[in-house]
Amino acid sequence: MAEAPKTNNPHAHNRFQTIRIPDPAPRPVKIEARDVSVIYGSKEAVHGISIDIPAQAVTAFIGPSGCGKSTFLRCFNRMNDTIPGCRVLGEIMMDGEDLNDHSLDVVLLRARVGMVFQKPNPFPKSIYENICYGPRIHGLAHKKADLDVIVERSLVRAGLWNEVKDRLHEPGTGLSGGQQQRLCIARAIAVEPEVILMDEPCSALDPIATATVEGLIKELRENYTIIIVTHSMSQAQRVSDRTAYFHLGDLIEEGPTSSIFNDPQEPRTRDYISGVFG
Ligand SMILES: Nc1ncnc2c1ncn2[C@@H]1O[C@H](COP(=O)(O)OP(=O)(O)OP(=O)(O)O)[C@@H](O)[C@H]1O
Repeated sequence: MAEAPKTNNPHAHNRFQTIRIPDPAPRPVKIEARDVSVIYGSKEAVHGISIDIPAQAVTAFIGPSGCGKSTFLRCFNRMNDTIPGCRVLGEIMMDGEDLNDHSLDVVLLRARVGMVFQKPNPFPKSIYENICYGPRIHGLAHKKADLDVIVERSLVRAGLWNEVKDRLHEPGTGLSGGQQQRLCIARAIAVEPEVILMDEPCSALDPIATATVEGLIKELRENYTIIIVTHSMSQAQRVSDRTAYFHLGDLIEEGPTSSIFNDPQEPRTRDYISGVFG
């Protein structure tokens, strides 16, 4: 049964009703996505998805390769704008503000909604400069003393301070992969974002570095709204509060992570988490 479109997205032709399992205690909502479709040229990759993203919690997007997880994730900070021929329809509201509004400053939006990518991508600059670049261009601080405070605070929050405090002026690219990824997280939080998007942030890391980053994600949820795309179902279970299961561009089922993994309602969710396909 199709859900009635709530926006003017003519592509919101949901082929069935997403199964939604509420949290036992309701959480405040940070982002509301309604009837969001993403089209590359003439190919629709995401079909009229609606979901509420809870504040100060971790939401995991899971599903087989090519089901649209990353494409949908990029809608939350308008990164799809950078892809020629890509169109986003529907509505995404963050704290009541329309993120697709043409008058919105996307540079500011990307500071409010930071992103950590699959492959750590520090700037070819010092550890110190990696962190203070954002605060400087966004006018959060200019004086060295203020920047020093931001650099230390961000590296402490990212769990990296003790490892790098004596080498702040060495290149960020000289760190290990796991340290580089924590540097990228520190860089994202240096501009005081509200939301952090993580697109398979541990896929290039070894198990020890992965455990460190996962511990960090759990701590960061106290202050930030986090959305993580992951291929690791054990990672989704370890770090997330809610999980959304995608299949061929549709959102099949979303709910508390324990419900999705222990008592999935939809056969496709059940098959995926039990490893029938992926
Ligand atoms: N820049 C692009 N141009 C055209 N098509 C794209 C582009 N990026 C993604 N797609 C297509 O959109 C669909 C969804 O891709 P997306 O990368 O969002 O899936 P995903 O679930 O994140 O996959 P994976 O888990 O493999 O990263 C796929 O069919 C993909 O080929």
